[in-house]
Amino acid sequence: MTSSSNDAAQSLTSSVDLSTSSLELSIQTRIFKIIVIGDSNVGKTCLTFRFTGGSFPDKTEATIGVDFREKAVEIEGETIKVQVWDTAGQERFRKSMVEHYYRNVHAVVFVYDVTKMASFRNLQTWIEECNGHRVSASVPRVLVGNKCDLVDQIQVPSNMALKFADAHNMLLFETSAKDPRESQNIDSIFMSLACRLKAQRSLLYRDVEREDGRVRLTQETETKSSCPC
Ligand SMILES: Nc1nc2c(ncn2[C@@H]2O[C@H](COP(=O)(O)OP(=O)(O)OP(=O)(O)O)[C@@H](O)[C@H]2O)c(=O)[nH]1
Ligand SMILES: [Mg+2]
Repeated sequence: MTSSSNDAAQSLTSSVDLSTSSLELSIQTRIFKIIVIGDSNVGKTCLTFRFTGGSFPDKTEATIGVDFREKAVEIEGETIKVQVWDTAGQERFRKSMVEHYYRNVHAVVFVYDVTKMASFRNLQTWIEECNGHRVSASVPRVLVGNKCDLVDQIQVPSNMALKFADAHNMLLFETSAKDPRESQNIDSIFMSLACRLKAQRSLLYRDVEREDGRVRLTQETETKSSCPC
């Protein structure tokens, strides 16, 4: 082989090495899709903003379709990408997207506003929608009562929410996206889900499936040692 073909071969090898390692990296970073569901105005956008951006937005507008927010977290030495789907509460802004919300979802966060009893009563409808989209019972779900900073306006008593959460096998978090002292509590909503998912799911993606003509990867599930979170 001549020197120039040697060089060419070498550069080909290094480019192959490079793409292999970036491929390995992207395969190894697991992504957990968590959807946030509930009535309009309960604070879904503010909660997801607090978790991924650390702050309370000055101003929000009704979400149209979905907004994606991501945060890389480290659990037991593994970096995991938590992909939060901030969904629209208003029917007219969500109807064309509903199928996408629930497809391959790993965990669900149901949100109500502690100062609006109607948003708590409507949880039953949100749960029915979720079940109607074939979300497996093994997909972890949590319940979040938001706006606890509005102490004088609370309409949903904690014991009522707790009873509902127990009946649906969910953990209950009562919090405020607005109160900066609640920031850690909001982190723990998403971290508790990520820890449960890490414990449930294997690293390997396998079983290429075809759906609507598109190729999709599914995750293999396995029972692994439990996460300390
Ligand atoms: N006091 C108080 N206000 C909040 C809190 N969280 C959100 N808000 C306010 O509630 C309103 C609605 O918040 P959003 O986060 O936009 O509500 P959403 O659930 O995303 O609404 P949609 O996108 O329409 O589904 C905004 O005016 C926020 O400032 C909170 O913890 N406390
Ligand atoms: Mg929103």
